[in-house]
Amino acid sequence: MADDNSHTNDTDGIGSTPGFRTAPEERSLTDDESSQGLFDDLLSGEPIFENKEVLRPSYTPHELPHRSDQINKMATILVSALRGETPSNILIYGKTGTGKTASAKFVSQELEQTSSKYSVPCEVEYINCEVTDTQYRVLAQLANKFIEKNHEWIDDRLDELTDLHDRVESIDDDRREMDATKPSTTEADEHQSPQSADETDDLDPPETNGDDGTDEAPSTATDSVSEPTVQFQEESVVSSDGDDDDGGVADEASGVDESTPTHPLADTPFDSIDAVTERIEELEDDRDSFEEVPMTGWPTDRVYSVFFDAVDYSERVVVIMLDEIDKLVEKSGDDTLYNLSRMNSELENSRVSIMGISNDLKFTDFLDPRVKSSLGEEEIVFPPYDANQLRDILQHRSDVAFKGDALSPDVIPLCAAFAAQEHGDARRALDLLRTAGELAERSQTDTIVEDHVRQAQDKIELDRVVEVVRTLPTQSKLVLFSIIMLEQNGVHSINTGEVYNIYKRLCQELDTDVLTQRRVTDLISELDMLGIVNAVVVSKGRYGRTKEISLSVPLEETEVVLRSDSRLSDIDDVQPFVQARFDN
Ligand SMILES: Nc1ncnc2c1ncn2[C@@H]1O[C@H](COP(=O)(O)OP(=O)(O)OP(=O)(O)O)[C@@H](O)[C@H]1O
Repeated sequence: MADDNSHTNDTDGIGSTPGFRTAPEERSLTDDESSQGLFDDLLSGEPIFENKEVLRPSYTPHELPHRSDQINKMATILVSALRGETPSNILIYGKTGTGKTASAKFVSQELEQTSSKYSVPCEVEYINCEVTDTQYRVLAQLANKFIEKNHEWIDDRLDELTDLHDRVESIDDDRREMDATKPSTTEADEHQSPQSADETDDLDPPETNGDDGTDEAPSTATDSVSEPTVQFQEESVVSSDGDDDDGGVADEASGVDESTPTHPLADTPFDSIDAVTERIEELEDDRDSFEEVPMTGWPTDRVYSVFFDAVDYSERVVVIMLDEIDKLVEKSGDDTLYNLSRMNSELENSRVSIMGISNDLKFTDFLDPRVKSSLGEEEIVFPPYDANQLRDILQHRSDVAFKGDALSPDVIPLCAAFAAQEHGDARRALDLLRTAGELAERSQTDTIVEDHVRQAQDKIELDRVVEVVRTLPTQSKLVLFSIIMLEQNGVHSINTGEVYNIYKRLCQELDTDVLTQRRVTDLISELDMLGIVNAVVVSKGRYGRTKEISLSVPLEETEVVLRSDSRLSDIDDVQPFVQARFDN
């Protein structure tokens, strides 16, 4: 790297390779010649998008049409957090893409902004339980979040207190210097103010912070050195601190010299520099006591207790937002929810409220009745969008996403209609619109037309199939492969027995366990539910009933995806015996 620079900067060329001595003009000429124009054609097309990001799932819209009822209901419940009360727990239900997460995040942002506006400590913690799906991980993530917040809070206080300490110290130094140079003045002053000394004797020491300020609770947002909970009168500081050695403010603030600026400790909960030092040490100890939780390895009750202490370190209302909460319950039961929901009875300073989001309406059936009733104190349902609502949503986004006349008039209605058929999924509608735009961009046209939407629909469907097939368990892949082989060999209306025969041979070929026919029948039903095969039960009269199976996805593409699994890539060898079987 350094060498390259030395070459290019080497004006006299000594010691440089000739190739590096190209003059700038020459260099650009060379670059132009070497470029194949790979990107030029693409760049030259008039871009369709103004801002593609607003169509991506990661974008949180500022406006959520057709969700004002749900948003208002959430806000009505959560407003108690701003009054320092515990909001009821909320369960949010609705099918995928109905705006649950977007609405909940929108409300949380508003809540946090209002809380900082009014200096009410209120925080929302978001956890995606699809990713964080065990009690340990949920608690560890929460614990570390609050430890981080506590550290930040402590660091801010330490900065303020250290600064205060330094200022007091420098004033004390000045005062000592003055004492040293003018001893008689001080003496005279002391005699001059007997009255103030009497007065100060009568004044109580600061009530709320004791004599050292150590119980200055770290608890409220207003609780800082700059905004103390206890307002000190200068005189009271004077009176409570007659001792010369402690560096207090008595002499300083005694009002002898009217031109003396306000002492730094005035208007703070501290009556002496020692009290400040003590508080600094205390905060440093607190800081050290918060040990970050590792992502594995501790007993869960230890993680819980660290989380508990970290949350309870200061007075605040915490809303824990558990998105995809059903995944957490499915993976690791309801222990997490049980522990979180009973926390409030033990917390001293803080309050915790849970907001669960799920697209599985039935997951509460698996909950302990106590957890179920506590969690479902308030329930908010997000119904699917209809085509008109989806149209509004798309219209809002497309105004920002696309260039002026990039959309032909039938595009948004068509995207909305397709997505409305898919259980009113706004995510699907936005995906369709974005993909249609990308396809139009790729074909270098200026306008997105209906055909782009239809192509986008096919592409998204294929992408979905690819993703579903790719992530199937191996046994299901083998069952699917058997069906594909039968179809490839011209067998239609395939029955379970035929699938099972091929499946067994594939298992032998690949040296894997062979499941029972009953289990294979279940796997076929699962593939049916995923929309990969179509299995209909038909009556064969006195021969009973049988399943007729056919493939619902494109054969070749699906086979390619299956073969991309290294275990299934050599299945070619099986082909002859499939043929042989049909000859029977
Ligand atoms: N009313 C709306 N206005 C604008 N955009 C919306 C609206 N509802 C949903 N969306 C958008 O649709 C997409 C999906 O929404 P969201 O993630 O909130 O759905 P969800 O109900 O939480 O789905 P899932 O259960 O799959 O997580 C997001 O990009 C979101 O911004």
